[in-house]
Amino acid sequence: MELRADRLSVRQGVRPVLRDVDCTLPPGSRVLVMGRSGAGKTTLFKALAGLVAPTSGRVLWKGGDVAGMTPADKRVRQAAFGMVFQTDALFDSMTVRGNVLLPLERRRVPREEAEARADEVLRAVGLADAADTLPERLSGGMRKRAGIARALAARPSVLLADDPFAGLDPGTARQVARVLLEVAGSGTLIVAAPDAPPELSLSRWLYLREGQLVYDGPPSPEVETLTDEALA
Ligand SMILES: Nc1ncnc2c1ncn2[C@@H]1O[C@H](COP(=O)(O)OP(=O)(O)OP(=O)(O)O)[C@@H](O)[C@H]1O
Repeated sequence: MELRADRLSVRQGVRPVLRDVDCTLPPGSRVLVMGRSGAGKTTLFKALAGLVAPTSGRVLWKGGDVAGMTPADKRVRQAAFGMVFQTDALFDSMTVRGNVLLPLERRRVPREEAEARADEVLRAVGLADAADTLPERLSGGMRKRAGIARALAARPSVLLADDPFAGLDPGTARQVARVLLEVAGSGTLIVAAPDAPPELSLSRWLYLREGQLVYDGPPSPEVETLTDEALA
């Protein structure tokens, strides 16, 4: 199930945020999207997930243009994407399990199956014991893992994690990295971060500079050490 950006451009008002981004991500891709704050990483994620419409260009999923999909196909597509947001976006009034169940309820997964799945993902991220806790009582790392569990409960084929290590100490970041790799399984994993996280090695690097994709290739220390000017 290939995901492709084809001359993808997104504007916010008059400001170009993504400019002619081309990339093809085969199933099972392990991708790190790097770039400075404001380079367009989150917008790229949202566009790939179908949450932001391209101003021009296309996002193709299994060869089909997302823009031309019927509402029913759009729902199927949406279900194939899981997003771990920069801020964990958990509802503080619900328990951790309640938060994880929410997307499953929205997808009308039968209650018994939904509960079994929620317990399974909470075990996978090491939060089985915190299932009945309110998110406000969790540490930052636990909240992050709860956000991953929620994204995973719907069994996405593409998992997008936006800056999942921000604010975590190295030990917790390593734990979150291990969980991301383990639970992404054979699906595609795309992680955004300002720099290459030492905790997580991903086989393909994309580097965004002011909305343009200026590097797409294997991990290379040069990408990190080059200044933005040198990458131009
Ligand atoms: N809804 C919006 N309305 C207006 N401007 C926006 C909107 N979303 C993003 N932008 C602008 O687009 C640019 C890219 O933002 P984006 O969040 O994609 O960058 P980023 O690389 O993820 O940055 P960060 O690492 O700080 O999250 C920024 O200048 C931002 O201000």
